[in-house]
Amino acid sequence: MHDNLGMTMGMFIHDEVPTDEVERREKAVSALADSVRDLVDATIRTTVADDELAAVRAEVDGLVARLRTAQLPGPAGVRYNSEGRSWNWGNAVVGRGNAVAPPVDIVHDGFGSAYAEMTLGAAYEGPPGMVHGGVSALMLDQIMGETASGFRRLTMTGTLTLRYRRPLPLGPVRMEARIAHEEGRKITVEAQIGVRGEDAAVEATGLFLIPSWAPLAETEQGWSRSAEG
Ligand SMILES: CCCCCCCCCC(=O)SCCNC(=O)CCNC(=O)[C@H](O)C(C)(C)COP(=O)(O)OP(=O)(O)OC[C@H]1O[C@@H](n2cnc3c(N)ncnc32)[C@H](O)[C@@H]1OP(=O)(O)O
Repeated sequence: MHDNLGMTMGMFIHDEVPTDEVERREKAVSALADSVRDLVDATIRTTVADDELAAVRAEVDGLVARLRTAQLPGPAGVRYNSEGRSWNWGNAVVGRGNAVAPPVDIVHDGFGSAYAEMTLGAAYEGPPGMVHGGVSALMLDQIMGETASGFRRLTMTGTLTLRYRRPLPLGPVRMEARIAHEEGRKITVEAQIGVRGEDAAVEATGLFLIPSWAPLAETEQGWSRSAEG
């Protein structure tokens, strides 16, 4: 097996957990991540006294120690069961268990087209009161990658070109992506992110590649997922 293939396909882990159990666990993990996200926002914005900060820190350290008593050996990866349910709770954008992720719910309205609406708060600040340019790129890369892949094939970002047209204020945002062109292993996706109903703040064009070492055809059911919508 090609090294890259081993590494990448290795992230798709067959985990024969029944779907109802995945869903129960997902709810529990999401609820904790929501609270941790709230903790991040509260940490950024708190003005409590230093001794209170130290006391809160001690409690947080205690909670971390409890979670560390049972851990995966590495990152969460993408898991799937033979019922076709997949879950990627660690993903930086859509990961339900990742407090660093907003998280984003991407809606696939047919193959080759997707949109998402989410709120980017204080944790995503770049210029004062504005979304960090790298965060916009991160959000766009995810929706564009998912659009290129449609959960039917493995695609990787080859080149991502961004045009920052106007600052994007923190708060509710919308992004959209669609496949513009496809030729062989190359898929061109266009996307944008901005305040809903206003002109785009950032426009993106990306070239996504089905890697030479990946199967060209639709991947075996398991790590793939049917396009939603
Ligand atoms: C499944 C669930 C969906 C999940 C969505 C997740 C969204 C997140 C998306 C990501 O963040 S992916 C992570 C960031 N990207 C990477 O880590 C990719 C790292 N690069 C690679 O693995 C390889 O370089 C790559 C797969 C992109 C290309 O390797 P290949 O061996 O397939 O390319 P090859 O050398 O065969 O070149 C094929 C063609 O593509 C062109 N090409 C290769 N790399 C390119 C590139 N980077 N940009 C533009 N064009 C590129 C190359 O010139 C050539 O053009 P021609 O056919 O016209 O000669």
